[in-house]
Amino acid sequence: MIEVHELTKRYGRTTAVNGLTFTVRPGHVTGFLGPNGAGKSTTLRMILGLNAPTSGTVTVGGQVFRDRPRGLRQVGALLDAHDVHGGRSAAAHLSALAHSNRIPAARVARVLEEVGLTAAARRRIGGFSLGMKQRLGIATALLGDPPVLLFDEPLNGLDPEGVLWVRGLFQRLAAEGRTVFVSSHLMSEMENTADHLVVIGRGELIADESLAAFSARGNRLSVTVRTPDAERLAPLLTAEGAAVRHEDERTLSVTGLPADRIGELAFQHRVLLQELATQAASLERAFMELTADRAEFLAGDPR
Ligand SMILES: Nc1ncnc2c1ncn2[C@@H]1O[C@H](COP(=O)(O)OP(=O)(O)OP(=O)(O)O)[C@@H](O)[C@H]1O
Repeated sequence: MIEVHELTKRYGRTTAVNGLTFTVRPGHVTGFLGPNGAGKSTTLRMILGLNAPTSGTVTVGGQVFRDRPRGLRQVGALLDAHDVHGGRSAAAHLSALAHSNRIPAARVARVLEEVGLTAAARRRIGGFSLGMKQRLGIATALLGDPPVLLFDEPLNGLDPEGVLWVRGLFQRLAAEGRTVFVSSHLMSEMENTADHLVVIGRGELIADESLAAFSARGNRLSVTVRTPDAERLAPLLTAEGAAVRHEDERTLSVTGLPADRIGELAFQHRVLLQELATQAASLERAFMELTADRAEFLAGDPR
């Protein structure tokens, strides 16, 4: 478990993190979301003991990480995929880390295989693409087989196949009972990756809830409903408080009611549904709306 309590970090007059309190639990993939400059990297660095908080505390498994020996066995982290010695091979890089962390050498081949870099094990890291460096960073995080894993923007630079692979890997790690904490500034990236979200803006907590609860927030999600009985269904939905727009004679765009309630109503009134889909883009919208006034750097912002 990662426990962040009243955590604050100031750099001169900039408050990067402001009184953050949240808990990241094992057995879940928790997304750490916020616009650029929200304070995600600063928070991750404090969790790892790389930055000292101005005030507040952060513990991993009940202890301050800095005070623990054998770091990679307790917490595996990918903070910056470029932060590796380009002159070394992937295998040499991992072997050195295994040695200094007293991790069995056999883990090196194991994690290289896990991330699909076996064939590139002897190549210089300097020649790696960003996607390959991300894979190496993930291998590094996995090296000590730790119960807690932190990843800062791990999907950057990965191709679609790589993104799918990472999602599967994170879900498996969580299913094994580990704590998986993954940052991103894009809601769309977290949609199919995380099942719980911690959302911050300008260093402050905005939401700490399940992905489902987050997406149901604000009733602003729009649900597309296709039915040959649109004329009959529309007033039923309106009577429940929904706003209904007719896209065409068979398609309704519904806001203010979740898809499962729309399905129930249709079922009760024997209305045939041919499509019932929550618009993925509306999750992104919920995120934008929640974080809009807390975005550090907005497009066109004169600062
Ligand atoms: N070493 C530092 N010195 C001064 N200011 C800093 C330092 N590190 C971060 N900041 C400031 O703290 C704020 C939070 O930055 P941080 O990198 O933690 O945000 P982030 O959410 O990770 O953003 P991004 O998505 O862009 O990576 C920003 O205003 C940033 O400029």
